[in-house]
Amino acid sequence: MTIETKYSNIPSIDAEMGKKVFNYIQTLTKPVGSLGRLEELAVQLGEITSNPFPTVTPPGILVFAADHGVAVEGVSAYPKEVTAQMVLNFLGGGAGINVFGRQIGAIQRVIDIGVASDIEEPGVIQKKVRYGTGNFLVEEAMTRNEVEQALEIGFSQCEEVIQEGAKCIILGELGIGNTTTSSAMLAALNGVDSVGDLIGRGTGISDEKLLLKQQVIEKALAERKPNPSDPIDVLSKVGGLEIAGMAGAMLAAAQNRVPILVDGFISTISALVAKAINPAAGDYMIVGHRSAEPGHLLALQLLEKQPLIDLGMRLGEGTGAAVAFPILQSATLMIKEMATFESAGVSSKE
Ligand SMILES: O=C(O)c1ccc[n+]([C@@H]2O[C@H](COP(=O)([O-])O)[C@@H](O)[C@H]2O)c1
Ligand SMILES: Cc1cc2nc[nH]c2cc1C
Repeated sequence: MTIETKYSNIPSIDAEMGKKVFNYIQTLTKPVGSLGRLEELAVQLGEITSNPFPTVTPPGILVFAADHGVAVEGVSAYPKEVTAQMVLNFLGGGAGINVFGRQIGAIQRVIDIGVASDIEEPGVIQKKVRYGTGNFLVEEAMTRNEVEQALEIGFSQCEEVIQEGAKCIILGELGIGNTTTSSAMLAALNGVDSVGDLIGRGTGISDEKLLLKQQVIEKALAERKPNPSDPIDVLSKVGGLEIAGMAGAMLAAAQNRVPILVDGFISTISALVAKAINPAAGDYMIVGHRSAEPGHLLALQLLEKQPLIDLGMRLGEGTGAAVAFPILQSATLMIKEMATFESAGVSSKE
């Protein structure tokens, strides 16, 4: 079975329900259109969930952790051990995403889909496909089969969280080096071989490392030659296990009519992969925030989405989406709790 067939089961969004929600919003006690983008979000949530009074609580946050072979080239500001250390920090509840996840009452899980060391701690979901990817400067990051395994893990992890009751899915990641991987993937998906505009400082690299990052990616693209029209080829040649896992999870959310709140740069690359596998997945996505990583702008243009907030954040883990989540909640509460002109006895427009 091809990947496209395996993930072909995404229903069309419910345009009729969107119209119903739109018409209902016109009856609420406010000047027409005065809640701006919240009104558009409410309509989109109606279309996604096929529910006239959609809900997004509780949200589910899945954080996928994996290492990147390319990190040995010195393209990150931090050592690669940080990936595993941050998984432990997450388990202790001290990562940024734990804080914002608690704030929004989220179901939270962390999945080891490819960390380069063994994590014995209870609490981590052990789904390691391999001990980190290969260094794509000198070899393919992983096999097609490993990409397919990672997609499937993401898919089933997301289905489990939906079974637990999650009504909106936030995907986060931990992976030292993954802005290099994401920039390489973005260039590959976009069919370009120079990456000056697509790279950034990730965790905060120096000018010298930034130049090295550009050279590493451009050389890797020339050597690996990923096929822009085959997302599995792009993932296997220059991709990451957590990026594949998040893409699989997004396909599951779309298949189950659950809205996806996309996070930053890395998460948006997963969104592009999910959309390349099944274009219908894009209709289930809302982008939470704009990351400070420069390549996010092009990634958002390719995804054809406008982020909800722009706070200069670049942490990853799903934090930007978690911080934006209350905006989605406001859109649903607007429909659920606002009075209508009729119920409140307010005169409507002349
Ligand atoms: O999500 C983003 O937009 C984002 C932007 C910059 C950095 N990050 C996080 O920082 C790590 C990758 O940065 P780097 O410099 O190691 O490639 C990885 O763990 C990401 O979660 C995340
Ligand atoms: C400390 C730290 C936390 C992170 N969370 C996501 N990426 C990260 C990278 C670093 C370096």
